[in-house]
Amino acid sequence: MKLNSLWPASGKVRAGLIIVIFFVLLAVFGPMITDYAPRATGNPPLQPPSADHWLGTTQTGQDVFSQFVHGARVSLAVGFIAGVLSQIVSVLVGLVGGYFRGIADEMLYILTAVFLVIPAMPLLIVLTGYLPTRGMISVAIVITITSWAPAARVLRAQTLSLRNRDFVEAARATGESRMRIMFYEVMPNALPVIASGFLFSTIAAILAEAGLSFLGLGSLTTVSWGSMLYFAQNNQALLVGAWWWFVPPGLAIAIIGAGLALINFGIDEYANPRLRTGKSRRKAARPAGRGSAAMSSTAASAAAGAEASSSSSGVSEGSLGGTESTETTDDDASPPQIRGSEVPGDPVISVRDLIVDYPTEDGAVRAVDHVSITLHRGELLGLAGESGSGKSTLTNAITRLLRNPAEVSGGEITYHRSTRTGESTEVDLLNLPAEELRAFRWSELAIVFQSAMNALNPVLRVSAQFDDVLRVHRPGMSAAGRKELAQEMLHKVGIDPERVTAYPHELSGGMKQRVAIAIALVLEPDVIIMDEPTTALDLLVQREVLEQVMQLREEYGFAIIFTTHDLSLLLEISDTIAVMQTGTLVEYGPATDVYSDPRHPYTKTLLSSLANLGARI
Ligand SMILES: Nc1ncnc2c1ncn2[C@@H]1O[C@H](COP(=O)(O)OP(=O)(O)OP(=O)(O)O)[C@@H](O)[C@H]1O
Repeated sequence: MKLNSLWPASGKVRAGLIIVIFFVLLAVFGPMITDYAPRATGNPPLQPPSADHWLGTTQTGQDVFSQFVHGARVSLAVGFIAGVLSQIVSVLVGLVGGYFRGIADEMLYILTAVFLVIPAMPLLIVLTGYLPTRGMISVAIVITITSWAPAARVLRAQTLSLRNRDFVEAARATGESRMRIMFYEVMPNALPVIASGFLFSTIAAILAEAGLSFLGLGSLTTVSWGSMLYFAQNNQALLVGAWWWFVPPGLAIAIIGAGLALINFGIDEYANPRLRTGKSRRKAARPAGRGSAAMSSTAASAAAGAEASSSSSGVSEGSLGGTESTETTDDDASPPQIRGSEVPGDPVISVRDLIVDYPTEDGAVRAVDHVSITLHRGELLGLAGESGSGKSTLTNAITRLLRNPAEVSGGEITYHRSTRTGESTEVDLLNLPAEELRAFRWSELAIVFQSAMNALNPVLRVSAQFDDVLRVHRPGMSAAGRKELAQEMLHKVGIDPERVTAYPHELSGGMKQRVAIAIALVLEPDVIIMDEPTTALDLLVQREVLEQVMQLREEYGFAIIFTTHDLSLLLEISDTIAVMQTGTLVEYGPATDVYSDPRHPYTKTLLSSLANLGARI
């Protein structure tokens, strides 16, 4: 059963595997079944295939079958070693350059470009000429030097696109080290590229070894398919009609190349869990737990998510966008309407006079302009404002996840840490050293990103995504303990704990968002930043998820900064509302006051446009 599920569904891949396995078995066991040593002479020369000599003999009476099977060992080994070495170099160069950027990337990119423009075969010939020995390993190393660059370039491009994906951002936020992010988060997503690079490097290496030997540059004392072709050519096997001498190695090189190319078709199927068939698909289709009613096939849920996202953002952005064009000039002149906070409880985060700029060629863009807010323990602070008003920049400053070239030009952000004795110590978040920041994020402040579809790593099971957080913050916890905690958290957010082994694509949009919330909650933080956590969900699922968040807030008592364009939603769920416009806080106060007595013209326009739309306020 297990073997069955491993066996690929695609006929092409099966054919490729059969070919490669056949040659590997031949290389391993072939030399054991032949009676002749590959270089032993003394048999009748130039004999065609017979019962004694299955593939005939050479001009000096050597057994061609024996040479063929011994040659298979050398050719396959050179191909495999060069394939592995070349991928190691490509992965290091491509991943490191693409992930770290900067000077390291520039240097590595120049190096890659140089190796890309030098023709491989002439370089191979020149380098081989300088080899002190021409053994298998030396030839494999030379082939590696000439073949790593194309795969490194592709990997760099892939890494550049992956490094900005939400799940990598989420991994950074959870405090994972750079090495772990590179090799555990980014690299598995680049596996199809790496595996395919390995297969093609192996083919290229087998061909290169044959080419070098054929030109007399390989090790002529070692029997390989290439050296067989070299001696056949030198002894004019074609002219004397000794086809059995050159056809087997020539054909074998072509067939093994085709076999490896065929396997390449199946790489995506194995590297990308979405494309896997069989057991995991059936599991995905099994109804389970709360929220399963909303579960549909991957494609359908992705389409629904996209639709929901476009329609919801369409309405709210449209309404906000409309107000922006008519009211901006007047609003700019209106003073901010900041009311005293009536939220009970101690402050947990205070932002004072925060200024964040993005330096650009045309001068700095002030994305957050002298903003001051206070979040209290257990409070839900709704942050609203049109697109580009600075909401994400403000929350990213609080989480210290500002992206280049953002600069904090002024102000302070304080986290009020409650000690065991019930007292509070102040932590200057903007100056928190990297190590302390890693410990602070997730255990004291967690984040639920805008779209869980992107915030969850698509190639890791749900359990592994919990592990990412727990390994960093609870290093002493056993694997069984981590799994148990993950299951408990899934249960808390209304998901069947059995789904801990599911991949993200096997969950509906709502379930993925619940998983993201469960991961945010796993260390019981004081604060959770939710950046439009329900935008991509349809209204029904959005409501279910929000109700769950509210219940959990009751249970755990964490405070939330909830960012959205949807002011009507904020009015319903928030204790306090902050409205931003072009980087400034234009209205701030208890949600009921903001609703019943909006003072800033911009908020008034927003509320009246909501009323015109018949929103539920
Ligand atoms: N990398 C950048 N370089 C220059 N300006 C930037 C950069 N990132 C953001 N900005 C500017 O900063 C301002 C605030 O952007 P921000 O993303 O914080 O807004 P937002 O309210 O979160 O928008 P949205 O709701 O669409 O996510 C905008 O004017 C934006 O153009």
